Amino acid sequence: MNREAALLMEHEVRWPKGNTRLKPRPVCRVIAVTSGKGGVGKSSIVVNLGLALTRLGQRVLLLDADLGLANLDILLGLTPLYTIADVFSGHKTLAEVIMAGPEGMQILPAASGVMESAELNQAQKLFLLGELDNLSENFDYLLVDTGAGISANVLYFNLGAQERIVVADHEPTSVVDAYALIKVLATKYSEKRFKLLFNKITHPGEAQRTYDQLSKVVDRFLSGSVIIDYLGFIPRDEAMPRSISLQKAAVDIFSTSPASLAFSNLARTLVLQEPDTATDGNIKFCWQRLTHSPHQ
Ligand SMILES: Nc1ncnc2c1ncn2[C@@H]1O[C@H](COP(=O)(O)OP(=O)(O)OP(=O)(O)O)[C@@H](O)[C@H]1O
Repeated sequence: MNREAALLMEHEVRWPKGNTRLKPRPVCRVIAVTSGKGGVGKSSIVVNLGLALTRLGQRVLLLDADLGLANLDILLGLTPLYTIADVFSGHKTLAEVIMAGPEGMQILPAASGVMESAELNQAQKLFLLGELDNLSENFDYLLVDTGAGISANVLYFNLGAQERIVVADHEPTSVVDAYALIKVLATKYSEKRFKLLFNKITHPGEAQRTYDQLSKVVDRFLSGSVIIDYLGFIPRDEAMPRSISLQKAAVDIFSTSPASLAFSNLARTLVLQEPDTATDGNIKFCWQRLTHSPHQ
Protein backbone atom coordinates (compact mmCIF):
# COMPACT_ATOMS: atom_id res chain seq x y z
CA MET A 1 0.00 0.00 0.00
CA ASN A 2 1.44 3.42 -0.86
CA ARG A 3 1.80 6.19 1.69
CA GLU A 4 -1.19 8.18 0.43
CA ALA A 5 -3.52 5.17 0.57
CA ALA A 6 -2.37 4.40 4.12
CA LEU A 7 -2.94 7.98 5.20
CA LEU A 8 -6.39 8.05 3.61
CA MET A 9 -7.37 4.87 5.46
CA GLU A 10 -6.21 6.48 8.69
CA HIS A 11 -8.61 9.35 7.99
CA GLU A 12 -11.53 7.17 6.96
CA VAL A 13 -14.62 6.74 9.09
CA ARG A 14 -17.84 4.81 8.49
CA TRP A 15 -20.77 7.17 8.37
CA PRO A 16 -24.23 5.97 9.47
CA LYS A 17 -25.43 5.36 5.91
CA GLY A 18 -22.49 3.05 5.31
CA ASN A 19 -20.61 5.50 3.07
CA THR A 20 -16.89 5.61 3.59
CA ARG A 21 -15.80 9.20 4.00
CA LEU A 22 -12.92 11.19 5.37
CA LYS A 23 -13.24 12.43 8.93
CA PRO A 24 -14.53 15.97 9.36
CA ARG A 25 -12.05 18.44 10.79
CA PRO A 26 -11.97 19.39 14.49
CA VAL A 27 -11.70 23.08 13.57
CA CYS A 28 -12.84 25.00 10.52
CA ARG A 29 -9.95 25.48 8.09
CA VAL A 30 -10.17 28.90 6.45
CA ILE A 31 -8.43 29.16 3.08
CA ALA A 32 -8.36 32.29 0.91
CA VAL A 33 -8.15 31.68 -2.84
CA THR A 34 -6.56 34.80 -4.21
CA SER A 35 -4.57 36.30 -7.07
CA GLY A 36 -2.76 39.42 -8.10
CA LYS A 37 -4.24 39.42 -11.59
CA GLY A 38 -7.92 38.92 -12.44
CA GLY A 39 -9.26 36.14 -14.62
CA VAL A 40 -6.76 33.44 -13.61
CA GLY A 41 -9.54 31.13 -12.42
CA LYS A 42 -10.09 31.82 -8.69
CA SER A 43 -13.88 31.47 -8.73
CA SER A 44 -13.72 28.32 -10.86
CA ILE A 45 -11.17 26.89 -8.42
CA VAL A 46 -13.26 27.77 -5.35
CA VAL A 47 -16.36 26.09 -6.81
CA ASN A 48 -14.61 22.93 -8.01
CA LEU A 49 -12.27 22.52 -5.05
CA GLY A 50 -15.25 23.10 -2.75
CA LEU A 51 -17.24 20.34 -4.41
CA ALA A 52 -14.25 17.98 -4.43
CA LEU A 53 -13.81 18.58 -0.67
CA THR A 54 -17.56 18.02 -0.14
CA ARG A 55 -17.21 14.67 -1.87
CA LEU A 56 -14.54 13.74 0.68
CA GLY A 57 -17.14 14.19 3.42
CA GLN A 58 -16.05 17.69 4.40
CA ARG A 59 -18.64 20.34 5.30
CA VAL A 60 -17.78 23.24 3.02
CA LEU A 61 -18.83 26.88 2.95
CA LEU A 62 -17.84 29.07 -0.01
CA LEU A 63 -17.62 32.78 0.74
CA ASP A 64 -17.86 35.07 -2.27
CA ALA A 65 -15.71 37.96 -1.10
CA ASP A 66 -15.32 39.45 -4.57
CA LEU A 67 -17.79 42.05 -3.35
CA GLY A 68 -18.02 44.12 -6.52
CA LEU A 69 -17.97 41.35 -9.14
CA ALA A 70 -19.59 38.43 -7.41
CA ASN A 71 -20.12 35.28 -9.42
CA LEU A 72 -20.00 32.07 -7.35
CA ASP A 73 -23.80 31.86 -7.42
CA ILE A 74 -23.82 32.28 -11.21
CA LEU A 75 -21.20 29.57 -11.69
CA LEU A 76 -23.48 27.20 -9.75
CA GLY A 77 -26.76 28.30 -11.34
CA LEU A 78 -28.13 29.62 -8.03
CA THR A 79 -30.45 32.58 -7.56
CA PRO A 80 -29.78 34.14 -4.18
CA LEU A 81 -32.61 35.90 -2.38
CA TYR A 82 -30.15 37.73 -0.14
CA THR A 83 -26.44 38.43 -0.28
CA ILE A 84 -23.59 39.44 1.98
CA ALA A 85 -24.60 43.06 1.24
CA ASP A 86 -27.75 42.40 3.34
CA VAL A 87 -25.53 41.24 6.18
CA PHE A 88 -23.37 44.35 6.01
CA SER A 89 -26.45 46.57 5.94
CA GLY A 90 -27.70 44.80 9.08
CA HIS A 91 -30.86 43.37 7.46
CA LYS A 92 -29.91 39.69 7.62
CA THR A 93 -27.65 37.38 9.56
CA LEU A 94 -25.11 35.22 7.77
CA ALA A 95 -27.16 32.14 8.59
CA GLU A 96 -30.14 33.67 6.74
CA VAL A 97 -28.07 34.49 3.65
CA ILE A 98 -26.19 31.21 3.24
CA MET A 99 -27.77 29.00 0.57
CA ALA A 100 -27.49 25.35 -0.32
CA GLY A 101 -25.46 24.40 -3.38
CA PRO A 102 -24.78 21.03 -4.96
CA GLU A 103 -24.36 17.97 -2.74
CA GLY A 104 -24.79 19.91 0.49
CA MET A 105 -22.04 22.46 -0.17
CA GLN A 106 -23.07 25.86 1.23
CA ILE A 107 -22.59 29.24 -0.45
CA LEU A 108 -22.46 32.73 0.97
CA PRO A 109 -23.19 34.86 -2.10
CA ALA A 110 -22.11 38.44 -2.77
CA ALA A 111 -24.00 40.93 -4.91
CA SER A 112 -22.60 42.06 -8.22
CA GLY A 113 -22.70 45.79 -8.77
CA VAL A 114 -23.95 46.63 -5.27
CA MET A 115 -20.74 46.98 -3.31
CA GLU A 116 -18.07 47.51 -5.95
CA SER A 117 -16.73 50.76 -4.63
CA ALA A 118 -17.36 49.88 -1.02
CA GLU A 119 -14.37 49.42 1.18
CA LEU A 120 -15.52 47.59 4.29
CA ASN A 121 -15.39 49.77 7.39
CA GLN A 122 -14.06 48.60 10.73
CA ALA A 123 -17.52 47.88 12.14
CA GLN A 124 -18.45 45.72 9.13
CA LYS A 125 -15.18 43.80 9.38
CA LEU A 126 -15.70 43.07 13.08
CA PHE A 127 -19.32 42.12 12.49
CA LEU A 128 -18.32 39.62 9.79
CA LEU A 129 -15.67 38.12 12.07
CA GLY A 130 -18.27 37.59 14.80
CA GLU A 131 -20.87 36.16 12.42
CA LEU A 132 -18.42 33.69 10.87
CA ASP A 133 -17.29 32.65 14.30
CA ASN A 134 -20.87 31.84 15.29
CA LEU A 135 -21.19 29.56 12.26
CA SER A 136 -17.77 27.97 12.28
CA GLU A 137 -18.87 24.82 14.13
CA ASN A 138 -21.03 23.95 11.13
CA PHE A 139 -18.13 23.78 8.69
CA ASP A 140 -14.84 21.99 8.14
CA TYR A 141 -13.65 24.24 5.30
CA LEU A 142 -14.34 27.87 4.54
CA LEU A 143 -13.04 28.75 1.06
CA VAL A 144 -12.89 32.49 0.43
CA ASP A 145 -12.87 33.86 -3.13
CA THR A 146 -11.07 37.14 -2.40
CA GLY A 147 -11.23 38.88 -5.76
CA ALA A 148 -8.00 40.01 -7.45
CA GLY A 149 -5.41 42.66 -6.73
CA ILE A 150 -4.19 44.42 -3.63
CA SER A 151 -7.25 46.49 -2.68
CA ALA A 152 -8.11 46.88 1.01
CA ASN A 153 -10.89 44.29 0.77
CA VAL A 154 -8.69 41.71 -0.95
CA LEU A 155 -6.01 42.20 1.72
CA TYR A 156 -8.60 41.98 4.52
CA PHE A 157 -9.95 38.63 3.34
CA ASN A 158 -6.43 37.30 2.82
CA LEU A 159 -5.44 38.31 6.33
CA GLY A 160 -8.61 36.82 7.86
CA ALA A 161 -7.79 33.40 6.42
CA GLN A 162 -5.37 31.02 8.12
CA GLU A 163 -4.02 29.91 4.74
CA ARG A 164 -3.76 31.45 1.31
CA ILE A 165 -3.75 29.77 -2.08
CA VAL A 166 -2.27 32.25 -4.56
CA VAL A 167 -3.41 31.42 -8.09
CA ALA A 168 -1.45 32.33 -11.21
CA ASP A 169 -1.36 31.11 -14.78
CA HIS A 170 1.66 30.84 -17.07
CA GLU A 171 1.45 34.46 -18.23
CA PRO A 172 4.29 36.67 -16.94
CA THR A 173 1.80 39.37 -15.89
CA SER A 174 -0.09 37.01 -13.59
CA VAL A 175 3.17 35.80 -12.01
CA VAL A 176 4.43 39.37 -11.48
CA ASP A 177 1.08 40.34 -9.94
CA ALA A 178 1.13 37.24 -7.71
CA TYR A 179 4.54 38.35 -6.47
CA ALA A 180 3.22 41.89 -5.83
CA LEU A 181 0.37 40.48 -3.71
CA ILE A 182 2.72 38.19 -1.75
CA LYS A 183 5.11 41.09 -1.21
CA VAL A 184 2.42 43.39 0.25
CA LEU A 185 1.05 40.66 2.53
CA ALA A 186 4.54 39.70 3.68
CA THR A 187 6.15 43.10 4.15
CA LYS A 188 3.18 45.09 5.45
CA TYR A 189 1.21 42.41 7.31
CA SER A 190 3.80 39.77 8.27
CA GLU A 191 2.16 36.92 6.36
CA LYS A 192 4.97 34.48 5.78
CA ARG A 193 3.44 31.42 4.19
CA PHE A 194 1.68 31.03 0.87
CA LYS A 195 0.52 28.12 -1.23
CA LEU A 196 0.97 28.55 -4.95
CA LEU A 197 -1.39 26.95 -7.45
CA PHE A 198 -1.07 27.32 -11.21
CA ASN A 199 -4.14 27.15 -13.41
CA LYS A 200 -4.77 26.73 -17.16
CA ILE A 201 -1.46 24.93 -17.60
CA THR A 202 -0.80 23.27 -20.96
CA HIS A 203 2.52 21.51 -20.18
CA PRO A 204 3.44 20.27 -16.67
CA GLY A 205 6.98 21.68 -17.05
CA GLU A 206 5.47 25.14 -17.52
CA ALA A 207 4.10 25.20 -13.95
CA GLN A 208 7.26 23.87 -12.32
CA ARG A 209 9.42 26.34 -14.27
CA THR A 210 7.23 29.28 -13.31
CA TYR A 211 7.22 28.17 -9.67
CA ASP A 212 11.03 27.96 -9.69
CA GLN A 213 11.30 31.48 -11.12
CA LEU A 214 8.87 32.94 -8.60
CA SER A 215 10.44 31.26 -5.61
CA LYS A 216 13.89 32.52 -6.69
CA VAL A 217 12.57 36.08 -6.80
CA VAL A 218 10.82 35.64 -3.43
CA ASP A 219 14.03 34.27 -1.84
CA ARG A 220 16.10 37.08 -3.25
CA PHE A 221 13.85 40.09 -2.56
CA LEU A 222 11.88 38.98 0.47
CA SER A 223 15.06 37.94 2.27
CA GLY A 224 14.19 34.27 2.63
CA SER A 225 11.52 34.98 5.25
CA VAL A 226 8.61 33.90 3.03
CA ILE A 227 7.79 30.25 2.40
CA ILE A 228 6.03 29.29 -0.81
CA ASP A 229 4.50 25.81 -0.85
CA TYR A 230 3.96 24.50 -4.35
CA LEU A 231 0.48 22.99 -4.62
CA GLY A 232 0.81 21.94 -8.26
CA PHE A 233 -1.43 22.88 -11.16
CA ILE A 234 -4.84 22.53 -12.76
CA PRO A 235 -4.53 21.80 -16.49
CA ARG A 236 -6.07 23.96 -19.18
CA ASP A 237 -9.28 22.10 -19.92
CA GLU A 238 -12.23 23.00 -22.16
CA ALA A 239 -14.51 21.38 -19.56
CA MET A 240 -13.99 24.46 -17.39
CA PRO A 241 -15.54 27.12 -19.68
CA ARG A 242 -18.15 24.60 -20.87
CA SER A 243 -19.24 23.92 -17.30
CA ILE A 244 -19.58 27.67 -16.71
CA SER A 245 -21.94 27.96 -19.68
CA LEU A 246 -24.00 25.15 -18.14
CA GLN A 247 -23.79 26.82 -14.70
CA LYS A 248 -22.50 23.68 -12.98
CA ALA A 249 -19.17 22.73 -11.48
CA ALA A 250 -16.89 20.81 -13.87
CA VAL A 251 -16.30 18.30 -11.04
CA ASP A 252 -20.06 17.72 -11.13
CA ILE A 253 -20.82 17.31 -14.84
CA PHE A 254 -17.41 16.48 -16.35
CA SER A 255 -16.11 14.46 -13.44
CA THR A 256 -13.48 12.57 -15.41
CA SER A 257 -12.07 15.58 -17.27
CA PRO A 258 -8.39 16.37 -16.58
CA ALA A 259 -9.21 19.49 -14.54
CA SER A 260 -11.80 17.64 -12.43
CA LEU A 261 -9.32 14.88 -11.64
CA ALA A 262 -6.77 17.53 -10.66
CA PHE A 263 -9.33 19.11 -8.28
CA SER A 264 -10.01 15.72 -6.67
CA ASN A 265 -6.26 15.24 -6.13
CA LEU A 266 -5.90 18.77 -4.78
CA ALA A 267 -8.75 18.19 -2.31
CA ARG A 268 -7.10 14.99 -1.08
CA THR A 269 -3.76 16.74 -0.74
CA LEU A 270 -5.34 19.47 1.39
CA VAL A 271 -7.28 17.04 3.58
CA LEU A 272 -4.13 15.04 4.27
CA GLN A 273 -2.03 18.14 4.96
CA GLU A 274 -1.51 19.63 8.40
CA PRO A 275 -3.15 23.07 8.18
CA ASP A 276 -0.96 26.07 8.76
CA THR A 277 -2.11 27.53 12.09
CA ALA A 278 0.94 29.66 12.87
CA THR A 279 -0.06 33.01 14.36
CA ASP A 280 0.96 36.16 12.53
CA GLY A 281 -0.69 38.85 14.64
CA ASN A 282 -3.64 39.35 12.28
CA ILE A 283 -7.19 38.66 13.49
CA LYS A 284 -8.51 35.49 11.88
CA PHE A 285 -11.95 34.30 10.84
CA CYS A 286 -13.24 31.52 13.10
CA TRP A 287 -10.49 32.37 15.61
CA GLN A 288 -12.57 31.66 18.74
CA ARG A 289 -13.20 28.12 17.73
CA LEU A 290 -9.55 27.80 16.77
CA THR A 291 -8.29 29.01 20.13
CA HIS A 292 -10.88 27.10 22.17
CA SER A 293 -10.72 23.78 20.39
CA PRO A 294 -9.58 20.94 22.65
CA HIS A 295 -8.10 19.25 19.56
CA GLN A 296 -5.47 21.86 18.73
N1 LIG B 1 -8.31 25.13 -15.98
C1 LIG B 1 -8.94 25.92 -16.85
N2 LIG B 1 -8.90 25.62 -18.18
C2 LIG B 1 -9.52 26.42 -19.08
N3 LIG B 1 -10.21 27.53 -18.77
C3 LIG B 1 -10.29 27.88 -17.46
C4 LIG B 1 -9.67 27.10 -16.44
N4 LIG B 1 -9.92 27.70 -15.25
C5 LIG B 1 -10.67 28.77 -15.50
N5 LIG B 1 -10.89 28.89 -16.83
C6 LIG B 1 -11.63 29.97 -17.51
O1 LIG B 1 -11.02 31.22 -17.19
C7 LIG B 1 -12.02 32.24 -17.14
C8 LIG B 1 -11.87 33.03 -15.85
O2 LIG B 1 -12.18 32.16 -14.76
P1 LIG B 1 -12.72 32.72 -13.37
O3 LIG B 1 -13.89 33.63 -13.58
O4 LIG B 1 -12.90 31.57 -12.47
O5 LIG B 1 -11.46 33.60 -12.92
P2 LIG B 1 -11.32 34.62 -11.69
O6 LIG B 1 -9.89 34.61 -11.32
O7 LIG B 1 -12.29 34.29 -10.62
O8 LIG B 1 -11.71 35.99 -12.36
P3 LIG B 1 -11.95 37.42 -11.63
O9 LIG B 1 -10.62 37.84 -11.11
O10 LIG B 1 -12.42 38.28 -12.75
O11 LIG B 1 -12.97 37.18 -10.55
C9 LIG B 1 -13.36 31.54 -17.27
O12 LIG B 1 -13.80 31.66 -18.61
C10 LIG B 1 -13.05 30.07 -16.99
O13 LIG B 1 -13.88 29.17 -17.68
